[in-house]
Amino acid sequence: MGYTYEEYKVTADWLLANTEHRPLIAIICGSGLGGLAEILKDQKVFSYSDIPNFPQSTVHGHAGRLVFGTLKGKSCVCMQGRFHLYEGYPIWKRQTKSAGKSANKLLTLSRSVEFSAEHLVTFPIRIFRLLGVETAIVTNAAGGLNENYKVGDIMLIKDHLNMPGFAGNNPLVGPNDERFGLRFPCMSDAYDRDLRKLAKTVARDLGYSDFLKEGVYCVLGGPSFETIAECNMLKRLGADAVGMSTVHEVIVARHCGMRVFGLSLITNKAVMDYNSESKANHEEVLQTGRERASQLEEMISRLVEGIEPNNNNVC
Ligand SMILES: O=P(O)(O)O[C@H]1O[C@H](CO)[C@@H](O)[C@H]1O
Ligand SMILES: Nc1nc2[nH]cnc2c(=O)[nH]1
Repeated sequence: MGYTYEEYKVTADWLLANTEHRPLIAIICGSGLGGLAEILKDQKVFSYSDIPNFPQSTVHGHAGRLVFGTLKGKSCVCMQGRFHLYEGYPIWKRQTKSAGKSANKLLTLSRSVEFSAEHLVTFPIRIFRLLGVETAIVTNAAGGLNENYKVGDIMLIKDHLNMPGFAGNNPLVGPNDERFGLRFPCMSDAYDRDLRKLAKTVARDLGYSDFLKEGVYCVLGGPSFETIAECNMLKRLGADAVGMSTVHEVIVARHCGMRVFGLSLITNKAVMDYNSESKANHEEVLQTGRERASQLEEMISRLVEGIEPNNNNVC
């Protein structure tokens, strides 16, 4: 990773000095799902552009605000806008001497979008860890590959396929800082089984079982949507849904000992058939998010209500 522990601390300490909230749960909102942040009470809101070193959101449907507040009495922080590889943010970067030495220099650079390549896709996750966050709830909009999935289904993520990772693009590339986590973190338990079980109970109680699924999320680099051949290949490889985010955040969150719960809103059906007239598009993605917003808000609220403190187990 490109930043030193001390540089991450500059941002975390700035946030701790500017809010009284001490969140234990972080919620990352996917495309068009930023409304989730609105359910937090006693809000303290920061625009990303006002937070030292924070990357800037560039994608429609990602507002670029960090919202602190309480949900069902629990202190939370919510990212209204995440960062994607295709925005030009690196997933890892070589640690240069200057990056390692001068937090002040970084602070200056971060004020300009020209230096966006200085930021990492997963930068906020380690900030959350330094704020004391124990559990990450990661949401995304995804294309459904599984033929049983319908638009509007909510898929609990039980596992992932890290396609950029196969080519060496893993957010943990570079020197490992043991203060964050192990050199070789385990990923076979990335998506917490107890939280998935809780989510299934919550969904059943809310009457959502008809549109609740559980499956494997596959990340690609984007920004182009998949070809028909790519969709068919991903399905054969065992993916149920495809998107351009989440996995890097999950890897970094697990590395630093957070418990992770992930869900995908199936916003569109991946095009698998050469006779189909369907075309994936971002407007449909955002529209499906708007249509499922209230159910997602209800589900996340109940889930947060049921979350017990983390025992910080990493293998
Ligand atoms: O993964 P999130 O941020 O929800 O967004 C998804 O939706 C966008 C495409 O419409 C891509 O950014 C894809 O990753
Ligand atoms: N890669 C990818 N990302 C998405 N995000 C929402 N839908 C899709 C999709 O079909 N493909």
